[in-house]
Amino acid sequence: MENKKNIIQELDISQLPYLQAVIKETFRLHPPAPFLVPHQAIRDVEIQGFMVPKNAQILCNVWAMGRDPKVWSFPETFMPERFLEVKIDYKGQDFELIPFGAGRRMCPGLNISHRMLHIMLGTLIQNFEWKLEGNMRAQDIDMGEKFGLTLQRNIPLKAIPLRLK
Ligand code: HEM
Repeated sequence: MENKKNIIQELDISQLPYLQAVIKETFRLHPPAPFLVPHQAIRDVEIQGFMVPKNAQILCNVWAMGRDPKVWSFPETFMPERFLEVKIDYKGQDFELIPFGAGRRMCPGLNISHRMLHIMLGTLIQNFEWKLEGNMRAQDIDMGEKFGLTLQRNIPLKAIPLRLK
C-alpha cells in the first residue's frame, strides 16, 4: 500500500493484479446484468450472415458468452489466474467480456464501479478473516442463480467476519 495506514486506496488498484483478476473472473461467470439492457434495431441490418429486422429487440446474453467453451478454457471453473496471462478487460474493447456493455450506450457507471469494487473487496479481504455459516466449505457453496434483469444468487451468501486481521 502506498500509504502508512495500510488502507487500500484507488492508486493501489493497478498494483493488485490478482484482485483485478478475481473481479474480472466474477464478471465473467456472474455478470450482474446477464442480458445487458434491451436494445432495438432502428433498421434492417445483416451481421455475419444473420438478418436482424427493423424493430427487433436485441438481448445480448453475456452470461452465456462468459461460459462459451470456444473462448474460455474450463469455462465453468472459477479461475482468476486466467486473467493474469491475457490482457482482456471489461472496458468495452474486448468483446468476450462486456458486463458493462460496449459502444456509445455502455454503462456510464463503469469507472466508479471499477474503483468501488476493488476498494470495497480489497478492504474486506485485507481487514477480516472470513468463514461461512455452519462451517461450510467454500467448495460446497451453492452457486445457483436466479435470472432476471439482474442476476442474483439463489441462496444469499452468508459470510461471517471472524476477527480483524
Ligand atoms: C457492477 C456495476 C455495474 C454494472 C455491471 C453495470 C452494467 C450496465 C449495463 C450492462 C448497462 C447497459 C449497457 C448497454 O446497453 O449495452 C448499463 C447501463 C447504465 N448504467 Fe450501469 N452498471 C453498473 C453500475 C452503474 C452505476 C454505479 C451507475 C451510476 C452511477 C450506472 C449507470 C448506468 C446508466 C445511467 C446506464 C444507461 C446508459 C445508457 O443507456 O445510455 N451503472 N449498466
